[in-house]
Amino acid sequence: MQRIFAKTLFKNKVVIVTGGGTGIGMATAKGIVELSGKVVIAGRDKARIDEGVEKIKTHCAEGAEVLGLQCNIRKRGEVSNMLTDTIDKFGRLDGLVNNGGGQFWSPAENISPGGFHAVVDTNLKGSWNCMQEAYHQYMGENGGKIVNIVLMSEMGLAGMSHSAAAREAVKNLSITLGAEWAGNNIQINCVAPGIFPSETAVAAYGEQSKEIFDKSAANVPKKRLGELYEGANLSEGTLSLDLIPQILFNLTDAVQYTTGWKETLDSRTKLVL
Ligand SMILES: CCCCCCCCC/C=C/C(=O)SCCNC(=O)CCNC(=O)[C@H](O)C(C)(C)COP(=O)(O)OP(=O)(O)OC[C@H]1O[C@@H](n2cnc3c(N)ncnc32)[C@H](O)[C@@H]1OP(=O)(O)O
Ligand SMILES: NC(=O)C1=CN([C@@H]2O[C@H](COP(=O)(O)OP(=O)(O)OC[C@H]3O[C@@H](n4cnc5c(N)ncnc54)[C@H](OP(=O)(O)O)[C@@H]3O)[C@@H](O)[C@H]2O)C=CC1
Repeated sequence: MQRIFAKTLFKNKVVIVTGGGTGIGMATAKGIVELSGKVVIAGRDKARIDEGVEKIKTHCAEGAEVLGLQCNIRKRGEVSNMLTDTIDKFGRLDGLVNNGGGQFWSPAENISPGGFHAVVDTNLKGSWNCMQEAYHQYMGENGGKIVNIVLMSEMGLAGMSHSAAAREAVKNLSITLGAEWAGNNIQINCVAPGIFPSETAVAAYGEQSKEIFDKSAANVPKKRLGELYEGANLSEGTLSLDLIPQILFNLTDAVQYTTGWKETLDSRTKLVL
């Protein structure tokens, strides 16, 4: 697939992609490596991560530098080790993609206390853990780019009350930390990928999958869902997963300045400082 970016876009850049062993994270990691970046993929299941490392190495040009780490983003100690191991190995950290996360589908009334806690802990606290550790261990001194993968849930998301609440909190956290850390040259953006029937996403919803993904296709103007293949034909309106890496290193500034964040950032940064 002919990518639309220069092959050396991420030369000498190091990016952590949580949940990078599968689905959207894997596609993002491949995009970064194909554009000459070094990538760290992390997840709870080490065997799946090791498999992911091999997939990325096989897929990309030889010499791809990929590090696979076991990390449950809900556990602060494991997140701290993920950052330490990354910096020990590569000596820097340019980007963090908080892709690791997810949820189960359930009517709100049926969600147990443990279920609500697990989903919020994963998506909100997990993203927080990774951002704060990245700040403390590298980005606070050196700057960096953070992309948080969220849901299109600003109008709520029936069946996903726990995850929608957590993701909206992540969006708000991204704005606050974007203002507080602007002075450290850290840019934070969120990407809501729309619906991608990735293998693991489909598996996550079991027999409900067909209904969930078919129904959501009906709500999409193009009447079809995004596909997780190597890049995408932008003219067909499918999200190219290239956008996530690109936002990491280029569009971010444009997004902030076009959305008037500049003024907000300045005013809030002054306030915070
Ligand atoms: C109209 C169209 C619009 C279209 C709109 C379509 C929206 C789709 C878009 C989004 C798609 C995606 O995100 S795709 C991403 C798919 N991938 C994932 O979700 C993977 C990550 N998710 C997970 O690992 C799990 O879901 C999660 C619960 C978050 C964490 O897993 P854990 O192993 O930590 O959880 P466990 O220890 O097993 O359980 C913790 C608690 O959660 C409860 N729990 C776990 N799974 C449960 C389940 N399926 N149903 C009920 N409860 C569950 C358990 O009972 C426990 O509660 P107690 O018993 O009370 O203790
Ligand atoms: N597919 C879709 O339609 C959409 C997906 N998203 C979001 O995009 C992200 C990727 O989803 P997708 O690729 O589709 O599905 P996947 O299930 O493949 O991705 C989830 C990834 O996150 C990892 N993960 C889950 N919980 C943790 C944890 N506690 N610590 C570390 N890693 C964790 C999983 O690895 P492991 O189990 O090994 O930990 C897995 O690799 C998710 O956050 C998802 O919610 C958002 C909107 C739509």
